[in-house]
Parts: sequence; C-alpha cells; structure tokens
Amino acid sequence: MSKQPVKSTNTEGNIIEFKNVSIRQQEHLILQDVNFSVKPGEFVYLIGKVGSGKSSLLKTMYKELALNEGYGFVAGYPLKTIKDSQVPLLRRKMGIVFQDFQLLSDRSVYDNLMFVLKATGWKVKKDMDKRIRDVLSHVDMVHKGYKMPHQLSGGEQQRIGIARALLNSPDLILADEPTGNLDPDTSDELMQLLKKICISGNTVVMATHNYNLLKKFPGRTIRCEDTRLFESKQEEIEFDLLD
Ligand SMILES: Nc1ncnc2c1ncn2[C@@H]1O[C@H](COP(=O)(O)OP(=O)(O)OP(=O)(O)O)[C@@H](O)[C@H]1O
Repeated sequence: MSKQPVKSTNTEGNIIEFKNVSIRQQEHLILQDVNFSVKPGEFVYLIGKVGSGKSSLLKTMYKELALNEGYGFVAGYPLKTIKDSQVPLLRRKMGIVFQDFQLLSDRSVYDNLMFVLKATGWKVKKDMDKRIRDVLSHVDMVHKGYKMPHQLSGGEQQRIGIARALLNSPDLILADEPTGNLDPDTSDELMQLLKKICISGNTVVMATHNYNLLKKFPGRTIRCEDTRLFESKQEEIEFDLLD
C-alpha cells in the first residue's frame, strides 16, 4: 500500500501553529509565550529590531533550533516530537530563502538546482530537467541556467534562491531578510515575485527590516519585541521606531 502524503495542516486547519512556546539560544531566553497560527495561503511579515528573535523563530520552524518548550506545528509535523529521520521530510515541505542567497559558487545555476534535486531524492533526468525549467520560468530566469552565480546580479541570484526554494513544490516559504542585500527597485521586484508565489497557493513567512516594503506591500505583520510576539495592525506600526 502506498504511503499517504503528510497533510500540511493540523486539525485546526493551520499550516503553522505555536502554543506557549519559549525559544532559547544556548541558555538565553529569546522569545516566550509565543502563540500564533498561520492559515494556508497567508502572507505574514515578521518584524522587530535587530536581535529581537526573528531568525530564531524561523530557525525553530525549520528545525535548525530545537523546540523544547510548548507546542509547535509546521507543515504537517509537530516540532517537539518530530524524529530526526523526519526532518528532511519537513524541510521538503518548505522552501527557505536566505538574505545572502547561499548559492554554490563553483557551479552553474542549473547545477545548483540539480544538486538540490539529487539531494532530495529525484532520480529521473528528464523529470529533473523539466522541474528546473519550470522553477526557472516561475522566476523569469529560464535563459540563465548556464550562468555561474557570480555572473548574476544580486536580484537575479535571489530569484535563483527562490527558484531553489520552489523545487520540491513546498506548501510553505520561509524567507529570512530576502531583500536585505538588494537595492529598493530590486527589492520591489522580489516582493512582487513572493506575492505572486503566495497568490498561487503558497504560504509565505518573511522576516524583514525593510519597512518601506511593508508600507508598499501591506500584509499581516507579527512583531518580535521584548521577548514576546505581537500582532501589529498596519496603522499601528511605528515605522521610524523599528529600524
Ligand atoms: N547561535 C547563537 N548562539 C547564541 N546566541 C544567538 C545565536 N544566534 C542568535 N543568538 C542571539 O539570539 C538573539 C536573537 O537573534 P536573532 O538572529 O533571532 O534575531 P533577529 O531578530 O533575527 O536579528 P537580525 O534582525 O539582526 O537578524 C540575539 O541576541 C542573538 O545574539
């Protein structure tokens, strides 16, 4: 009998749910009383000052940081009880986009993407080629597969970072300061791309410092402050206080 695919949502219909979670780095308490949930298809910003815990929260979601206190559920998996052997399965349900792109500099765009497909169990060359073409087309980079990363602009490299995140058709995109190294126009283009990906059915959680983007592309905003999370209404965000 074939295995049923793991359902991405919990019984409450949430793709992410945290209840009474505390997050620590080493011994230090970074966030406490973390309670929030995200429905499939939502776009959620995570904001807060430098060191307020945005990356730590994202890392907890992709199981780079252990969740020891409270209940955490992400894309089908309970974070506290997930087995080590299941972590690759969790990671396949999500695409992660980093500020510094994290492309392998010694190989072409195509080979960067091929590397991830091979590492995640793809075997059939024809299917792999098609998937690479599809994700490159999604980010308008279909003719750049032969380029080396250093031959691309920062914005183009980040498009490849997003293409890589999409390879395994994830339900969830986690983006940690994806526009942090980009100029304002390129940041806008990236945002439009992430919004398009969200509209096509993905859930997106994006940590950002870029409050101009928040003004231009308003959305649900969760703020990390003084070790706690707060839902912020757009009009309540004191833009000048956050940088
Ligand atoms: N590996 C680590 N070991 C110990 N402490 C850490 C580690 N990583 C982060 N911290 C600390 O945890 C706190 C939260 O850091 P985190 O990176 O989550 O914040 P952030 O809001 O994402 O900040 P930034 O906006 O600068 O990326 C900071 O005080 C940081 O120094």
